[in-house]
Amino acid sequence: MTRPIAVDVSKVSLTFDTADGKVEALSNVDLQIGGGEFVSFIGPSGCGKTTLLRVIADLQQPSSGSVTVNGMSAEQARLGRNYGYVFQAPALFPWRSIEANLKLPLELMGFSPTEQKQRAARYLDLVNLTGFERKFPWQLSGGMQQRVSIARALSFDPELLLMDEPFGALDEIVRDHLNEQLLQLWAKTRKTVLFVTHSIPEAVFLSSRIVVMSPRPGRITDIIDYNFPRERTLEIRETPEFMAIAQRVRTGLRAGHSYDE
Ligand SMILES: Nc1ncnc2c1ncn2[C@@H]1O[C@H](COP(=O)(O)OP(=O)(O)OP(=O)(O)O)[C@@H](O)[C@H]1O
Repeated sequence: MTRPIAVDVSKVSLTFDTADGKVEALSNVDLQIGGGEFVSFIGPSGCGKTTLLRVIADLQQPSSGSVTVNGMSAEQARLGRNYGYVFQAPALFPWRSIEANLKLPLELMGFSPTEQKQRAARYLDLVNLTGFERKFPWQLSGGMQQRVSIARALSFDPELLLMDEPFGALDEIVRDHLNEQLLQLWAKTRKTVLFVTHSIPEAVFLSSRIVVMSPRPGRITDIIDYNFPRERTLEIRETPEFMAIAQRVRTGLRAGHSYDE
């Protein structure tokens, strides 16, 4: 496969200096992600998944090692608006309408009012929320709010979509539905997606590759590459191929786990 490398993480380690001493969050992480891949990160709580995403997005400096994104430094990539970030909480401003929330990054980036309006309409349509422009966040369900924040992250057309447990706070039925919608979005937009989750089925369903991490200091213990069709439905979870990958993830997680908490 000759996909260009979108993200190249080379020998990244990160130690935080805290009042209680040093916390080694990442140890010698090496990872290459191809353009258009959907990569999930799974590992026990506190193993450094968020920290790794933040290092890739230039929100955190590694203690050693380097990151390049589309051939640029992470800082250049950030300044060039290569990242769209979606967090566990939708982080919408309650006093702004859905449309005004969506336009916020576009305003800050200096898009013209016409362009802001067009983009807001286009990306709301992409997440099936046309008609909700004038509503306020509290008038939408949690799943719908999260779709708004995905639309907002995509609205300036970043190369990379970084998602940190975006569906972790939602119930399973809504989560299933959003997983299907996210896959359709991925198929349509061809973005490179980096997705943090605690859920094995979610990781297996969504990804083209799964990165399994060990407890702190976060190291990569397994990388599982597989090739489900880009457009798939939840029924795929019943197939032997799906179950075999889920089992491999579970084994990887168990191998790195000490069960002392
Ligand atoms: N700014 C910081 N200062 C000090 N320690 C930090 C900081 N950010 C993270 N840590 C520590 O680094 C470790 C990794 O944290 P991180 O949030 O990356 O883990 P995670 O795998 O995303 O966890 P979770 O699954 O619970 O969200 C944790 O022990 C955390 O307490």
